[in-house]
Amino acid sequence: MVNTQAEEQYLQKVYRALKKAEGQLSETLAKGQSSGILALQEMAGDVRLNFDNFADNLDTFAQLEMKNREIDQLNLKQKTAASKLAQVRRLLPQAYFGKVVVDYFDEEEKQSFYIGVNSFNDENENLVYDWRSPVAELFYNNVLGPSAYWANGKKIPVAIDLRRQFVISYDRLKHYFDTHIAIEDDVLLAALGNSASQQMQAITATIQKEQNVIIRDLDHEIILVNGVAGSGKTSTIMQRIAYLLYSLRQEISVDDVLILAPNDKFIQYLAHVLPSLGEKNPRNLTWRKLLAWQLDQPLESEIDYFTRITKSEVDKQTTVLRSQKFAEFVDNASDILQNKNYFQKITVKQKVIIKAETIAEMFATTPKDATFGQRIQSVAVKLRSYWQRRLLKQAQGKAWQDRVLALSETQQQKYFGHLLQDESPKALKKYALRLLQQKYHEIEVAITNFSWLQPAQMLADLYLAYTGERYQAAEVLTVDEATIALLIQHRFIKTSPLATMKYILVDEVQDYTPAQIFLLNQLFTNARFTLVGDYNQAIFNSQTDFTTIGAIFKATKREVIVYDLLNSYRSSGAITATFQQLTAQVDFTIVPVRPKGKKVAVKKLVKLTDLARFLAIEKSVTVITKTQAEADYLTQWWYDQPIMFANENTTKENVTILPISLAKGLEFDHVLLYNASTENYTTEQDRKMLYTATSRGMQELTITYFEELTPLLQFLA
Ligand SMILES: Nc1ncnc2c1ncn2[C@@H]1O[C@H](COP(=O)(O)OP(=O)(O)OP(=O)(O)O)[C@@H](O)[C@H]1O
Repeated sequence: MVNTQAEEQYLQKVYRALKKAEGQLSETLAKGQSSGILALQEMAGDVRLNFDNFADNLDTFAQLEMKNREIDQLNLKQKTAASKLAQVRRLLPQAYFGKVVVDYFDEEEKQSFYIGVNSFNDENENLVYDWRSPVAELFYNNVLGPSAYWANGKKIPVAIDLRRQFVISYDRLKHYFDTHIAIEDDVLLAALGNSASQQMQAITATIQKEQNVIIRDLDHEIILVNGVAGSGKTSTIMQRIAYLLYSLRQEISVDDVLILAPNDKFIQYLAHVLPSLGEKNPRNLTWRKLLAWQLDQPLESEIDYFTRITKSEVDKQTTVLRSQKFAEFVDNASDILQNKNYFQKITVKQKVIIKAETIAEMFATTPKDATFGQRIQSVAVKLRSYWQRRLLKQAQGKAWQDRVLALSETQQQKYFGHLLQDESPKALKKYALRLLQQKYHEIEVAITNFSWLQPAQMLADLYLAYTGERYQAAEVLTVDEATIALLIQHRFIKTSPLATMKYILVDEVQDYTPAQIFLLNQLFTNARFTLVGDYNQAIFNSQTDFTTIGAIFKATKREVIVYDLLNSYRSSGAITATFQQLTAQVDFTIVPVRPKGKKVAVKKLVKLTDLARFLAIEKSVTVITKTQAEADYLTQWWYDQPIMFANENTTKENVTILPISLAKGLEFDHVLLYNASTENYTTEQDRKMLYTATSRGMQELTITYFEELTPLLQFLA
């Protein structure tokens, strides 16, 4: 009781302080806005714009400058107030979720730290500590007794006397409990009990110990997380980004971080997490988009790529392009490329401006003992100065100088930004040069972009050298071709500007090919990686196992740490037990965190109308199919069906139909697996598909089949 009263009082104190701060900050903002408008009005009215003479000019500029500075300061004040107000508003619904009482082994009283999604100070007291602050680590470590944490590079030994969790709604303390009293984590279970939403939610209040280690790991360059379905891999990387942006705020900004996500739908799914934690979203790309952006070329569409990677067979050429061996071969192909001619002419409007032979001659004059990449860079320099010389020569000639003199006033403004002021031969030469530079701007761009090279030909030659077979280029560059094309570009033509990125976070890493992992390692030499995935979910024909992923990084002397996550948070115990049985490893146990829940239902369908009857009584269900074609067929069928819904609020929109490839990474309350029949699921790859599909379900899982249930799910029969 004493505890409860003290906690109630503390909450009231913090809540009052938050409300007060909200009021004050809102007022500051409103005032700031009106004084901002006032300052602008003054600037327009009071500052007399007098440009009559030199002295007046100076005076007017000085006044404008002063006003500008005032406005800048006001803006800064406004920005700070707005960001503080956002922090306060984030805390109002739940001021904090945790508390640790820490003994510093000194004479002083033990200290209590309340942990929330932000920090909050009232005058000189820290009422709430940010979940990312050093001391908050003690809360997540979830131990009582002797412990330690790191702050400012120093290890601080402490003892933890108490670890408390709270359920708070605004000024109401609904519930709290201490870890050493409750074995079960009520707060976690309550959080997990929530229904699936369209967007991923932050897990700040209930981050678990094994996840916290990954979130806060600043020591390792390459972090590889092998986590079972629903173990919080995606949640962990989102929390980790928020943690990095906070802890390393002096060293990195959001522009130094890149997330590589599996598909566009998934990017939408993540979009809300970081803003809800008060952080901006970093650049978020799919692998395909990264390639298209870096190569500045159109690539096969996302749908085409997914269609290709879900096929059961992979052609020989693609297999080579995806292999680590071929990527290594390309990386070391300097000598092969040296002996060939990859130059092409530079043209403008189909007129040849620089001949391929001219470029080849320049290449021939570069040092033979330099690498291919160095020689190409040297050609680029030569080309630029050759082009400058050519323009200069033309500018000296009468023809271009006459053109300058013939320009109308509007054209003079357009090309030079002012009218011709001097018509001396020297000035005319300068004007002519500027005119030429603008007229032939495309040439400069072509030189800078290395458009005088033929990387596609390099790819074809390297393939031939590696396999002894001719290369068959696809009509539109495929993702697999583009991966090698970017490797060639980065290695021999131009270093990617991405090389400056500091943190790369890759989700669903098991779906990357060895060549893609190889390129990731080459592209981001200065970056630290967090790669998360689950080999049991490697359902595509593009995939790499974790040992190979680790080895690719280790081969370049990068230190790799592997974390395993075995606790599964998403699905009910019954669903978790189902996908546990679908893992390839026998000695491997997935730990369900949620209670058992509803039994997994298995239903035989004779006709599709049986399915219609079942869907008509369900409030909301996500139907997962094996292929896109099956999903398309079923969607068409569903919308053509006359259905009598059991509940008048239910509509056809309550049923979502998705192929496994797109359901990946997402979660749904009730999953219905369509057509788990023997004819549909037999192979090892199919087993992974079943694992992936079933693990999307949170509360309910219904498995349907025609004729005979696949042997892979016989354990449910
Ligand atoms: N510590 C946690 N507290 C509360 N919820 C959690 C926690 N960890 C994970 N979850 C929840 O579990 C679900 C699965 O998390 P997440 O999608 O991050 O897992 P995953 O390992 O990426 O899954 P998968 O590989 O199966 O797609 C989400 O609903 C997430 O909010």
